[in-house]
Amino acid sequence: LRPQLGTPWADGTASISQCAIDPEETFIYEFKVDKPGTYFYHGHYGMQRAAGLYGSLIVDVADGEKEPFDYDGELNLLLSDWYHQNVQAQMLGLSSKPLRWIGEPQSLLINGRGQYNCSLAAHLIPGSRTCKRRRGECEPVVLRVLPNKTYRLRIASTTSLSSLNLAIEHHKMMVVEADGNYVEPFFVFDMDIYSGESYSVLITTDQAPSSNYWLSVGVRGRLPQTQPALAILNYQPNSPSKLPSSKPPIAPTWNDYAHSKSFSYKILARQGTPKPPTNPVRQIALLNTQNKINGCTKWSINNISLVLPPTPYLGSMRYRLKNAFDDRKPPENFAKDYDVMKPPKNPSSIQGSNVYKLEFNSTVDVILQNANALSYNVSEIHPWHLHGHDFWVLGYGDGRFSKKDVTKFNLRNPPLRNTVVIFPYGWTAIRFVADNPGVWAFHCHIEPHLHMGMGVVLAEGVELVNKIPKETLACGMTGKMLMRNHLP
Ligand SMILES: O=C1O[C@H]([C@@H](O)CO)C(O)=C1O
Repeated sequence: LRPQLGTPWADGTASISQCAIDPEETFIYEFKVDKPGTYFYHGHYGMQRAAGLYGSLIVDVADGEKEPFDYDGELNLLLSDWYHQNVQAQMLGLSSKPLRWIGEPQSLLINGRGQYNCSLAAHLIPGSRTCKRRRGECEPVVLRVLPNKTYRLRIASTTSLSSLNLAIEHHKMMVVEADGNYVEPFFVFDMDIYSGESYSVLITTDQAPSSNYWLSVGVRGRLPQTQPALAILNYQPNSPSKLPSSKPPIAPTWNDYAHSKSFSYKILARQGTPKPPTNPVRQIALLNTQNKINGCTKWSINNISLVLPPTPYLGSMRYRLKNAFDDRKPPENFAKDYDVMKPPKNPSSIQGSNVYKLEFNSTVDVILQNANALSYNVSEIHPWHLHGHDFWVLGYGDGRFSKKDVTKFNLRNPPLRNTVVIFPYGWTAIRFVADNPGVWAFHCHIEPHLHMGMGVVLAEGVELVNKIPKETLACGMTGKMLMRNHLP
């Protein structure tokens, strides 16, 4: 339950757990991979993930151990989205007054590959009306399988913006893993995947062996303007270029949230998963709102929009440096009369460092409360990702969270995860134990939203952290501290 236990400086979050790695520098991440599962890694500075800095990280079970399910082979799908505009220009637009929103991505990608109708963009390519692309570049990813076998599909999403839905023509999927935790198996014909999440599903290749089949990934939660990404489930020995006889499966309507909720609600812990402690000592409610600061559009948590300091928290807190960040205690709650169904009455907000100090080893509940954005009748999906911990998902609800909703929490088999979604106008309740010494980001995994301030920082047991590698401290005030200590 404690990723990066004992190595909080190897978590990779610039300004939180370490200094950003400068151009041409090398930084070696050393940490213990103590839990088998489907994961991925990515840059956590600016919007480098959207620029393509990511990859899969699959942890196998230790020698002599067994997964609680059987399969004959495995396939790995890392899903992402792709913009033609470079991320510096995207970030500039997002920080501009007025906001220049990035819009929808031009493609969805499966293992870095996607489809794009280049002729649509011909007018954008100087001096050319033709579409220049290398042969094969836009071909669907081929997933080679044998008939009548069971395959484990590992699926993760590192999208910048898009929420996704995945389906395979004629093949039902048995969901068995979520974010590196085994779940009680259940069958679906399509599944939602939010940025930051990972799953394993088992499929059986029991369809007519003379055909190939489409796997399709489409957009959810935002009006789709991006064509689905396609892969081909290629039954051997058919040629991979033998096109499936029917059309690719179509994602459910983008705003069919009942469909998305029914999928999320089905995810429950597999028997034998650790259960949550019953008595939280603290409940923090985090209201997610879209706001304005000096004419710029931001996202705020309890009316504070996250900005990160030049000196990473892990170092400045461990060495008790003064004035390294604004350490005012952020609010634990939001106004009783705040109407989550309407745009904010007073949209103006402030910036801050949003550091929640947690008592070491204490059990904490967080209620993530969604609300209306700046425009009427708009509330978006936000997948929240917690570093340094798995948490139990205790429940979801529509509208504003009320005290009596606590009685409906699932304490029997809540799933353990590290990413969970808040649905439009809804709330999601999670519980975790603050038992991992370090400073941890907790944020919306939609990269432009994090860039616009949608996150908080959790600090626990920082005094217990020892031997922070100097390479993680060589910037800001900890950089100065290192120089003072080493100059004659
Ligand atoms: O953060 C966002 O900004 C835009 C829109 O709200 C303002 O243009 C959008 O769709 C977001 O998700």
